[in-house]
Amino acid sequence: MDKHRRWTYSITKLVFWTTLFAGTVLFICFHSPPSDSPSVHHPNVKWGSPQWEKRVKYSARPRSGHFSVLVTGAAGFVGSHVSTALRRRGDGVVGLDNFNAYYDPSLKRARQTLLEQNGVFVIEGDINDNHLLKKLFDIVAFTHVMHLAAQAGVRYAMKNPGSYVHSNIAGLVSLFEACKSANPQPSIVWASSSSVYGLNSKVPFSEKDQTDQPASLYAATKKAGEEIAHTYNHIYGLSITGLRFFTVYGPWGRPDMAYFFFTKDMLKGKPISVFQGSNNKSVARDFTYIDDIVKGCLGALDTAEKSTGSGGKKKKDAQLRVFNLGNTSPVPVTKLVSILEKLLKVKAKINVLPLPRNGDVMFTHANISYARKEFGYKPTTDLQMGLQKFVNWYLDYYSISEKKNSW
Ligand SMILES: O=C(O)[C@H]1O[C@H](OP(=O)(O)OP(=O)(O)OC[C@H]2O[C@@H](n3ccc(=O)[nH]c3=O)[C@H](O)[C@@H]2O)[C@H](O)[C@@H](O)[C@H]1O
Repeated sequence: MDKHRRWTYSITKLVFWTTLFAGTVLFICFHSPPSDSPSVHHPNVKWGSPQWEKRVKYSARPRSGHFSVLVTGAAGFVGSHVSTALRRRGDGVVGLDNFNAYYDPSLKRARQTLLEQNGVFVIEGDINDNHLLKKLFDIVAFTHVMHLAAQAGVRYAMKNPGSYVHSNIAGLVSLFEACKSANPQPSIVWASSSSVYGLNSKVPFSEKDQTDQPASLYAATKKAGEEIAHTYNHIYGLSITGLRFFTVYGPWGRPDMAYFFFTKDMLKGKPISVFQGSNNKSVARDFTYIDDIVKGCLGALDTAEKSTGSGGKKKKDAQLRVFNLGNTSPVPVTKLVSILEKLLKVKAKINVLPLPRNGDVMFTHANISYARKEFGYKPTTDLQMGLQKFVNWYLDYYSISEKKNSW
C-alpha cells in the first residue's frame, strides 16, 4: 500500500468507528427502556431532555379507560399514598415535588424511591415554575390534577410566613394558570384544610358553616385558596374540588405533626408538651387515618366533572365543590398520648402547657355527610387502630427494636 492509500484507509477506519460509537450512544439515549423498568431509575434525568420527556409520557400513560393524573406534592405524606393508589388501579401518574427541607428530605426521597418502584416518575420542581408546568401540559394531556403540594403546619406559619404565601397562594395561582391554558383543561382536586373553620364553634363543622375567622396564616392561605378556586372556576370554567383534610396521620407521615414527634420523643425518653385550654379543657382533634383520606381523594377525583373552558375562555359553568374529609370522632390529645404509651410501652414525660396563641384551635370535628352522599366516603379506621399501624411502620422504618421500646 502506498503512503496515500494507507492514509485514506486510516481515515476511513476512524470515520467508521466514530460513526459506530456515536450511533451506539444515540441509540442508548433515545431507545432506553420505559421509565418503570428498575434498570433506568435515574431521578436526575436532565429536565426537558428527550429521555426526560419519554419518562414523563410513559409515567402518564393510563391503562385503557383510566385517568392521566399530575400529582403535585407527590413525595409528601398524602401525595405519595394517593399517587400509589392511583397507579395501582391503572391511572397514569406523574409526580411533582420540590423536596424542600421543611422536614427531613430523606423521608421524601424514601417515598420517591417507593413511587419509582411502583412506576411513578417524580419530577423535582416547584409549582411556581411556569415553564416547567407549561412543558408538562404541552407533552401530556392530563385529565386530572391532584394538587397536594403546599406549605403545611399551623404553628410554623409564625416563623416563616413567606413560605405559606409562596406555596399556598402564589403556587396555587401558578398551577391554576397552567391548568386554565392547558388544552384540554384538566379537572382539579386540591387540598384545603379543616383549619379554615378557625374559631368556628358550631359542631360538627359543615361545609356550609362560616369560614371567615382563620386562627393562623396557614388557615388564611387555605381559605384564600378556596376563594381563588372560585375565581378560576367562574372565569375560565375549571372544574375544581377542594378537600378539607382533618389532621391526617399514618405510616410515612409528617415528622412535624404531634403524633409523629411525640412518638420520637417518647422513645428517646424526652418530655413532650401537651397543650390545654383554659379551665383545664382538653384540646381535641378529628384525627383521620391516611387510607380513609386516600379513598376520599379518589372518590372526589372519580366524581369530578370535566372542565368546560378552552383557549382561556369558559364555554359553560363548571363544577365547584368543597368537601370535609374527617373521621367524625374528635379525640383529646391526652388520649392520643395514652394510646401511644400503650403501643410504645413507655410512660410519657408530659409537660402540660396552655394552648399557645400561635394558630392552634381548641377542637375540630367533621360533618362528612356531603362527601358520603357524593362519593360514599366512609372512614373505617379509629385512632387506636391507625396509630398501631403508624407505630409498626415507625419502628420498622427507623429500625428500632422492641428492646429499645422499654426505654
Ligand atoms: O387539619 C388540618 O387542617 C391541619 O392538621 C394538622 O394540624 P394540627 O391539627 O394542628 O396537627 P398537629 O400539629 O399534629 O397537632 C395535633 C394536636 O396536638 C396538639 N399539640 C401539638 C404540638 C405540641 O407540642 N403539643 C400539642 O399538644 C395541637 O394543639 C393539636 O391539638 C396539620 O399539621 C396541618 O398541616 C393541617 O393540615
